[in-house]
Amino acid sequence: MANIHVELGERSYLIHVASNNLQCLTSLLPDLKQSILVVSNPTVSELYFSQLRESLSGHRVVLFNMEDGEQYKSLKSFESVTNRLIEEGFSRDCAIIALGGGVVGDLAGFVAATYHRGVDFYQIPTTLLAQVDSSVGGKTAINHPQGKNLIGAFYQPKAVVIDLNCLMTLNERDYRSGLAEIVKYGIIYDAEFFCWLEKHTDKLSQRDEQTLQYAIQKSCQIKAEIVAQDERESGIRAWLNLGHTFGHAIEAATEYGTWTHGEAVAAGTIIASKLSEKTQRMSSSDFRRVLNLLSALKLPIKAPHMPLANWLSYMQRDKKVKDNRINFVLPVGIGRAEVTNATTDEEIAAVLTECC
Ligand SMILES: NC(=O)c1ccc[n+]([C@@H]2O[C@H](COP(=O)([O-])OP(=O)(O)OC[C@H]3O[C@@H](n4cnc5c(N)ncnc54)[C@H](O)[C@@H]3O)[C@@H](O)[C@H]2O)c1
Ligand SMILES: O=C(O)C(=O)C[C@@H](O)[C@H](O)[C@H](O)COP(=O)(O)O
Ligand SMILES: [Zn+2]
Repeated sequence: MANIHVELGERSYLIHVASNNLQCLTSLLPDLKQSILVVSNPTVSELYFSQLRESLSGHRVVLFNMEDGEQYKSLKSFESVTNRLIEEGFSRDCAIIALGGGVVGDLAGFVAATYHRGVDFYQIPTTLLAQVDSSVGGKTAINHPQGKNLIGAFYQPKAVVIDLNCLMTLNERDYRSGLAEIVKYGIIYDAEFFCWLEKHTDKLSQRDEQTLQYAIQKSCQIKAEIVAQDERESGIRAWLNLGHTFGHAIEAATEYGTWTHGEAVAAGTIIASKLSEKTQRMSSSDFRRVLNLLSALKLPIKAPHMPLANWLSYMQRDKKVKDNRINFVLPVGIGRAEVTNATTDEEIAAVLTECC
């Protein structure tokens, strides 16, 4: 059992990481309100809702199942969850729990941020990606057909409860998608962790419990450290967006759900690393290490073909755009990154030709 502290003054909270945490919710969440809306989807609630309800037997627990899929991280789902809260008579004195992957977490968090101008919010992430990334740091959002996460709020959870057992029911593709965001932490922040990942690809693929426990704790620690320095992304937090400017363009262009978020981030990370290699920020041998690690984890290393104009038009809607210029997060070697707009359309076109 490990606790990671996210230091944000009065918005500070703990990330609890262990197997069987779903059975210990009342002791892990002593301040949990009496009335709770659990937002989940049919796939996840079928597997885990009864454990959760048992664990919270003294509370009024209402389940809202949204539809399963990235395309449902939408304004329509936002409206349906809000309608349910109103129909059930939930007041400000309630809590919302997200039980699911990043889609459920982002959507439920945005509802929590806005319902009665903000109610208590808890994350119980059930995918690897949500356990290492989306449940931590308070970015909540819904998608728009024109771009990913275009509508949202920074809204921190009161706590994050990670139960490693949930990962055993995840399908192969969604499991591997989470590995892409884990690799991201090594590239942007921790060269030693990157080496550790290189040495543990087999154990990670086998979902070895101890290996997973370490990878999840380390990822959460890195994210907590970055978020504590820059909660609202005015500086270093943008590094967590490595691969996302390209990745989000892939997800939006393929109408959400064809590529998983993690797959799009993996392909986007290769493009960003190629751009770093081309602009002498990363050596060719470090580029090969990034490529080899993502390939060893069976993540896509080629992005889909699309005309340059389409790439640019999606990327123009990235939240890091300033003064009409796209800002890219580029790795500087392995272990550090920087944000730059000093790239030309010719350089972008050249790397896209190589990486698609
Ligand atoms: N807020 C953030 O900081 C942040 C960070 C990274 C990603 N995200 C967002 O997260 C989303 C991607 O999250 P995701 O990869 O978890 O996808 P997801 O939420 O769509 O989950 C993937 C699939 O796994 C299923 N599932 C979930 N838990 C399961 C379990 N334990 N066993 C079996 N099946 C299970 C889901 O029903 C779904 O079909 C994207 O929308 C992305 O933008 C947000
Ligand atoms: O927490 C962050 O900050 C991140 O950027 C984490 C990303 O993995 C995540 O996909 C995030 O939702 C992207 O944010 P956005 O601001 O580009 O929508
Ligand atoms: Zn991401």
